[in-house]
Amino acid sequence: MNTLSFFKYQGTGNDFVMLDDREQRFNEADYHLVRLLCDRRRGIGADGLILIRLHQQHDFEMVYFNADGYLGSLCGNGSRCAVAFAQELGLIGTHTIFMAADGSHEARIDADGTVHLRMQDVLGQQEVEEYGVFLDTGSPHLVRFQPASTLAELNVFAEGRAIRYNERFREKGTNVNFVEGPATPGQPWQVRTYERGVEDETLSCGTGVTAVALAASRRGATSPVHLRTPGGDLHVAFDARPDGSFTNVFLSGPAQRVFSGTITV
Ligand SMILES: N[C@@H](CCC[C@H](N)C(=O)O)C(=O)O
Repeated sequence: MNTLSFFKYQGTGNDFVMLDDREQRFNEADYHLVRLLCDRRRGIGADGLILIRLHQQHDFEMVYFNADGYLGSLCGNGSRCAVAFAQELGLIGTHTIFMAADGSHEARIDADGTVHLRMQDVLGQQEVEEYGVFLDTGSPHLVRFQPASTLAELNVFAEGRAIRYNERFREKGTNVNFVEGPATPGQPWQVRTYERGVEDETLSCGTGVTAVALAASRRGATSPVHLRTPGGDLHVAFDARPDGSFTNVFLSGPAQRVFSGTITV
């Protein structure tokens, strides 16, 4: 039996177990352990697990696992939480450049705790498909625009799962975002997300709302886009280029420590 110290963070309800792994003791291949730590009944409970490690060129590296136990692609909300955790560990001040699954990211923390995360540029045209708009914001995302007043009642688990496991996406999987546009100008875009790797609806997805904001810009949304998830509000700023790509993409929102403790595993 081992005792593991952990921290628990959340960003708009997307929650993460955080481990200070600067001594690089955690075995990345131990998916049973990651699953156990993320288990809401037998473990700590989270949508994912993040290791904070030292990096030779950057302030730190974040290694992200989905709750299924496997290494994931970029996690936007998790990155914002990792930045807040790195500040708590004394690794950074209010500005950082760190390494994540899709390369290096810059981030800034405001006095009120809002974390602004620079995403990678999204190059090329969005792919409009039978199922919706598909784009990669560090993780793969399908964006499906819903008719007015249908999002609240939608069975996101069933509909998202059916798309994630259909013939088009089964092999690599995709996250699926269901979106309702503002009823009146100035109101937020509403988003609910089925997450690959969690294999359920989560309260919020950072790379997901980023994908939604970029797709919504083709439907009249202007930067910064205000998005409302079941777990809270996020903002996405960007420059849309004439060739269909997006640069200077920033995801902004809160990231909070919930509790810390030890667990025997
Ligand atoms: N919740 C995350 C998304 C994490 C990645 C995703 N589950 C995947 O591996 O596809 C976010 O906030 O971006």
